[in-house]
Amino acid sequence: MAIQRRKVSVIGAGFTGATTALMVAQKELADVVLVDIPELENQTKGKALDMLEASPVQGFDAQIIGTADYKDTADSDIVVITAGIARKPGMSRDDLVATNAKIMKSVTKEIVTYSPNAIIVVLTNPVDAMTYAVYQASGFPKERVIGQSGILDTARFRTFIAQEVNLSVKDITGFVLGGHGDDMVPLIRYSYAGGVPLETLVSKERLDAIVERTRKGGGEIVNLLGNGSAYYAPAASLAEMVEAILKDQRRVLPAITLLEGEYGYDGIYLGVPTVLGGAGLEKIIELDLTDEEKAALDKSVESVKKVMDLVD
Ligand SMILES: NC(=O)c1ccc[n+]([C@@H]2O[C@H](COP(=O)([O-])OP(=O)(O)OC[C@H]3O[C@@H](n4cnc5c(N)ncnc54)[C@H](O)[C@@H]3O)[C@@H](O)[C@H]2O)c1
Ligand SMILES: O=C(O)C[C@H](O)C(=O)O
Repeated sequence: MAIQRRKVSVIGAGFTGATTALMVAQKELADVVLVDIPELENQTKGKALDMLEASPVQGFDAQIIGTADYKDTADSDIVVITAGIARKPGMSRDDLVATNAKIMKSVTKEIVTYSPNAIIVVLTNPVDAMTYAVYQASGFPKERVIGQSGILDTARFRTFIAQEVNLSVKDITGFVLGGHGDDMVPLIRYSYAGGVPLETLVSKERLDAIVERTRKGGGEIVNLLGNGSAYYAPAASLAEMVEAILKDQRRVLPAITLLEGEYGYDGIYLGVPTVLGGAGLEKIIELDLTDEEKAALDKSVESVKKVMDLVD
């Protein structure tokens, strides 16, 4: 009898989608279905088969298939959406809104048809507004439609801090609030190295520079790559969310979620600290903010709202 495993479908088999599929399988979190458009069906099948053929070498048990047929995604536990266009040098994430909003609508229709009980995790940019678009198109409760940005933004911050203080990345913790744009809000007051407040270890001048680099972290990679955007760290971030949900870990992780009064905002999808577990979004964590932090968050919210209005 075939082993019954959990099922994760990844929509979009490009850089982020393919890398996420491989990471989810390598961690043996679930069987993976990788989906792309019919014109790319053979390439998608080829990528999936190539990944599967790595499994005996690396010793992981997971099925991976590539397809353009949503029937193959039926009854997924989680569907990750990476479908859509990525920005190129000189573009902002918001420039992608018109094209990607249409794609969100069409892929969400298929997801709802074949996996009505799935938890959807959105990566496609501009991700706050795209998560909102998927929420609207799906009719799912907000607990089952979340987006990824904060794990990635925090990972960038933790990487730069670890380099600065020459300590293990494992011991650096941080919080990044707000939209996934250049005015995101890294919260230094809530950031530590092994429990020691960062403000006592790093000068204000260097912290400011690291915050600025974190805010522009996506653009730094876009400019280096020249023809696409980051995918290893984004895929690792998605895999961490998938793991927290499938294993019902109740991890404290940042996620893009619908705020209904939290932090003083209503009806907006925004990155905040959450508890992720078997139900998807289990809880939103509200942090006390200083006036300065709240003003920075207000600015980020204004930017997100403008893009959400375009989706409406
Ligand atoms: N939120 C984040 O932190 C974050 C991080 C990295 C990338 N992104 C975003 O993720 C998206 C994907 O990035 P990428 O690097 O994988 O791009 P990519 O171009 O490598 O892959 C996108 C894939 O989506 C496919 N696609 C397009 N329309 C589709 C549809 N209707 N159905 C199924 N598949 C479809 C394309 O054929 C392509 O293979 C971009 O919008 C990018 O900006 C977000
Ligand atoms: O920067 C991008 O366009 C991709 C992604 O949002 C990132 O932060 O790497």
